[in-house]
Amino acid sequence: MVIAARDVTLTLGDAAAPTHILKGVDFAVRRGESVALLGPSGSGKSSLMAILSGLERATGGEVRVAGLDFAALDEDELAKARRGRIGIVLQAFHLLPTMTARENVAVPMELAGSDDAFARADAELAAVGLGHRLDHYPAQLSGGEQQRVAIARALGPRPTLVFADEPTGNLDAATGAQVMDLLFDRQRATGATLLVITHDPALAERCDRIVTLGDGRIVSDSGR
Ligand SMILES: Nc1ncnc2c1ncn2[C@@H]1O[C@H](COP(=O)(O)OP(=O)(O)OP(=O)(O)O)[C@@H](O)[C@H]1O
Repeated sequence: MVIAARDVTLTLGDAAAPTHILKGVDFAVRRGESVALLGPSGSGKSSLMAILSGLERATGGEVRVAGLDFAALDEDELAKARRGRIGIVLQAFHLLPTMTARENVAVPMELAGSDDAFARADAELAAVGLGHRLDHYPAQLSGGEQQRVAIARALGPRPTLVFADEPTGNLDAATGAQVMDLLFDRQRATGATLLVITHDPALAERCDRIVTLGDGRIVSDSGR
């Protein structure tokens, strides 16, 4: 299993007024699987993704991702472990505005220790159909193009896992569908495992498995 989460809880706020956001989530994902995470607004999807991607710590339970026990790692070790193993694609793209497309893709690979990061960035951008936009800045790219750069950036270091939080949320339907075609293509080509938060049932249907959260718990799982 590339993700093995057991009885994961997340409680925020002070002891007098705690907010129970995740209430005991058991969740396992096989290597190479694509999983859609559905659920109403506020059900805990983004919180679960933050925990599984190592950006936030669970309050309780066990989280093992890509063979690592997150609870056993300190902040520095966790940050280092994430690099290269976990790629993230967000709704709002989050490219660095002062860097070109090539630099946005190359820099994370350099940080992950690659010595040919720029050549690899060019290949990644070509793979998402942006070989002719290498030196463009984010402001010079359309929303769909920016998200394709974000996909190249996330997949470039060949992560074991890719997390995508509403990756088509800022795109029109046709552009969103093209972006998802690319994300699935690149996921399959690289053998990555994909977890995608979405409100779009059509997108969810394209995944191997659909998991639905409700009020901090898994309420259905097509893989069970
Ligand atoms: N730092 C925080 N402090 C207190 N409550 C929080 C905090 N972060 C999130 N929450 C609450 O946790 C719940 C789950 O939030 P989360 O963002 O995980 O939901 P979601 O399912 O991703 O929602 P959406 O689809 O709207 O993005 C919400 O009720 C939210 O208000």
